[in-house]
Amino acid sequence: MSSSDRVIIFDTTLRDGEQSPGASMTGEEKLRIAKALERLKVDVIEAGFAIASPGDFAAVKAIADHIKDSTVCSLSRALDADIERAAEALAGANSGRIHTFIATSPIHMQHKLRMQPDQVIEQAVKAVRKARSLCGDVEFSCEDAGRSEIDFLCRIIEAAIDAGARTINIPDTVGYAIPHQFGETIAALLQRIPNADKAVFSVHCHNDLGLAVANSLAAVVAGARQVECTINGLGERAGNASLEEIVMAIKTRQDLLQLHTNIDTPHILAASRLVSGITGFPVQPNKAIVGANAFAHESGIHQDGVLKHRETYEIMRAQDVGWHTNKLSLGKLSGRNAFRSRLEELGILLGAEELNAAFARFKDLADKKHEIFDEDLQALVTDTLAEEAPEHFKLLGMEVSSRTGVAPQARLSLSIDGQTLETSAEGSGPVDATFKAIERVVDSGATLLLYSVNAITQGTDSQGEVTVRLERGGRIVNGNGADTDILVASAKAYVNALNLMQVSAKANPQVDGV
Ligand SMILES: CC(=O)SCCNC(=O)CCNC(=O)[C@H](O)C(C)(C)COP(=O)(O)OP(=O)(O)OC[C@H]1O[C@@H](n2cnc3c(N)ncnc32)[C@H](O)[C@@H]1OP(=O)(O)O
Ligand SMILES: CC(C)C(=O)C(=O)O
Repeated sequence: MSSSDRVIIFDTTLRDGEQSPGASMTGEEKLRIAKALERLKVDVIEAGFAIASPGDFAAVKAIADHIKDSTVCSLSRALDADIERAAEALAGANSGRIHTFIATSPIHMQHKLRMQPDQVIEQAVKAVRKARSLCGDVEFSCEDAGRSEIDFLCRIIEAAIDAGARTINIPDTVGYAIPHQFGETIAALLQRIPNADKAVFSVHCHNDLGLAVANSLAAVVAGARQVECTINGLGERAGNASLEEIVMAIKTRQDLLQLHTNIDTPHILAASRLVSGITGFPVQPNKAIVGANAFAHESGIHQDGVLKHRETYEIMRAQDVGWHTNKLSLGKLSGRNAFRSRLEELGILLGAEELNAAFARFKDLADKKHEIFDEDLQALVTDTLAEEAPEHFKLLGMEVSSRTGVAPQARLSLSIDGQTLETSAEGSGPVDATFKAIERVVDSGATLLLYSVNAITQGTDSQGEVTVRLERGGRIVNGNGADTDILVASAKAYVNALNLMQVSAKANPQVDGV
């Protein structure tokens, strides 16, 4: 593809993104984000508005001094003082750009600037010339272009290009445009302005009607070749067009648009998380590309489709934007195929009847619980198997001594396949001593993953219910035991887990070869 098919990505997270109420960043945080943007291969980083404050000046300067692979830009009004401050901050940049702007809509010129249209053109030309005298790369923006008159836009843009602007930005400052109309405006400007070919046309869309990305894409289709956008769509009021959505739309619909960007898309998620962490603006779960649910499938019919052929319900690969993988979330809307597939990933292979029984339990549980985790599945299957668990190991009796300053000791009497055995051990606590005593004769090779105690009735004479989760060779079982003596409940739970491990091993020998 030729360079005319490339869309320049101009990121303004550090300038317009910071205009999100509550999203202000320190200089050090801005530099960290700038480095993430450079890694993402963003073409232009708008680092701030140098004249806004000493802190913003320092941030633009630090970014200009450190970033080598992206162009670093500072915003400035169409005023000499702003432009000089921007140039000063950008002095150390490998590649710097001054971005100067003035409003062009009747409402802004009359009520905000209190200037006549001809005065605005004059000031724009003066500003662009001034900027060009200090920097080879100058961008000019017609603020509120979305509500400006097209004849006036043509006049001011032609004059700005003649004065030396090499990028002309058409902002929809208040998010007023509608895609087809905005695309027609861009096409008309490109066609009517005689020197349009001397500049790259850019757009900068706000999201007040939720149309920032759609308007940006319509502009690109009409011939714009720079898009101004922000990570996570941050920005003044409802935000700006989101970088990740623009980039992935261009990449995913390359078949239709025949365009590309330079963005290294697998770094997108990391950049999104960094910006969210620094600004404290969480990413909504259903946000395209970077939301937690962007590659998660909840319903059985979709999960079945994705398992059979991923592209039935996915237009992008999760890995292409930085996710480790896509996700099939198990819940009440899941079907048997997704359930079986997840069990198989956990190394649990069930026959048809066992699968049906476990699936029925799963649906019951899913009615009560939003998301079912792997541990829930392990426990469900264990429950299914528990109904048929013969007692290889049985607790016959036990005695535990515990005295201050002396290591606790447990003595147990166990039956193993009908044979009675005595065992004892010391431990760091009475429960530890109990489990060590059992292992001294059983030697299961299992690892204890979880030990939890719950009171199932009230008061000091309550029944304690203990859960012991053991793992061996990828197989996980949950053993349960109840007693008014918590140590007896613990020993029963451990012995129960060992029995379940035996049943589970017989049902699925391929997991650990037992
Ligand atoms: C569409 C956008 O997002 S534009 C970027 C918006 N971002 C910001 O404003 C953040 C940084 N801003 C600031 O720190 C301050 O507003 C400053 C330093 C730029 C200016 O502060 P102040 O000098 O105190 O002016 P204040 O903000 O109150 O008013 C803006 C002035 O700039 C003028 N102005 C606005 N845009 C422009 C422009 N593009 N070119 C020249 N003058 C402009 C206004 O008419 C107003 O002038 P007035 O004081 O003569 O009435
Ligand atoms: C300064 C310009 C580009 C802007 O931020 C806007 O118009 O929204």
